[in-house]
Amino acid sequence: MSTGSMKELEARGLVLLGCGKMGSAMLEGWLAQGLPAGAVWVNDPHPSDWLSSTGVNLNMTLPDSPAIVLVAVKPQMMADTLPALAGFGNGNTLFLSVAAGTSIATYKAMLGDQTPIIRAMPNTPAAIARGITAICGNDLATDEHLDMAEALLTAVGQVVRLDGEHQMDAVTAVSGSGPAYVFHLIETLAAAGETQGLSAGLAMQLATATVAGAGALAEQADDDPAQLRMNVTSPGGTTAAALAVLMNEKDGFPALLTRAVAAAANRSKELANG
Ligand SMILES: NC(=O)C1=CN([C@@H]2O[C@H](COP(=O)(O)OP(=O)(O)OC[C@H]3O[C@@H](n4cnc5c(N)ncnc54)[C@H](OP(=O)(O)O)[C@@H]3O)[C@@H](O)[C@H]2O)C=CC1
Ligand SMILES: O=C(O)[C@@H]1CCC=N1
Repeated sequence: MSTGSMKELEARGLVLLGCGKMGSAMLEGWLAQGLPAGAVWVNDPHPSDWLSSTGVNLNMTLPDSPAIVLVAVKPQMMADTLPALAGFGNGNTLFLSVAAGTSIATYKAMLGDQTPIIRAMPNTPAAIARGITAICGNDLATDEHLDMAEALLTAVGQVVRLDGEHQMDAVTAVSGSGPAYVFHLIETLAAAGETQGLSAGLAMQLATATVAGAGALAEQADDDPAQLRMNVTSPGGTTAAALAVLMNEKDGFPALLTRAVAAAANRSKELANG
């Protein structure tokens, strides 16, 4: 994190509303990157053992003017939880939300129309600083606010700035939910290995290392994923036999994943419409 952003967070405080799977993943990353636990206030009714052990200010009186309030409760909890923090609205506290499908307009209505708001869509590899987060802000979110949010989120992985909020449903469906698709790929590849006679442990080790290695290669190689796929595929060989199934136009992977991503994007839109 840049020294300026870190200093401001340390001086004014970071409030984390909701510290479940996503809040914990990010907090774990920030603490590992050197954000002092004393600069963090967490509101969460049932803190995990891990959270209690971190030394953050847990369910305590909040600072007067935190630099950032990070909203990481479920979209369905917003109406119950946000009013308690509305006093920080219309001021110089930046509201940074990671909630899927909760629009900037919704925050504006609940916090006041002079509130700087940034929507962010992170993902859980943030816990090991390998996340990717997309951000976009309202017209009150200044360059300094965006820089501070980016500095905070860069500590847990890559950050991309969106052209506008209209891209958020698609982003949520690709990278926000995406780790779950990849974990399911690992599960199903391992299960398929078991069907071929491998032990559960060996099949899982092979599947996990293959997905991790292929992901790292895709990131580091000069070749694009299509070329990397072809590099594995010998004419008339084993990979070609598998890809004939997976790349089947009608019921193969592309059709399936297109449907899955569309379902996630549609759900994101539904959440936004209440
Ligand atoms: N998980 C993911 O991969 C991603 C999630 N997100 C977004 O992050 C947000 C959180 O999701 P996720 O972490 O998965 O969900 P979780 O349910 O794991 O986390 C939500 C947390 O909020 C707590 N909470 C409930 N009520 C309150 C309250 N009144 N005040 C403060 N905290 C409260 C919950 O406590 P309790 O469990 O005790 O009710 C829980 O610890 C969602 O909006 C989601 O859209 C975004 C990107 C990725
Ligand atoms: O499933 C969800 O709604 C959240 C948003 C993206 C990942 N998890």
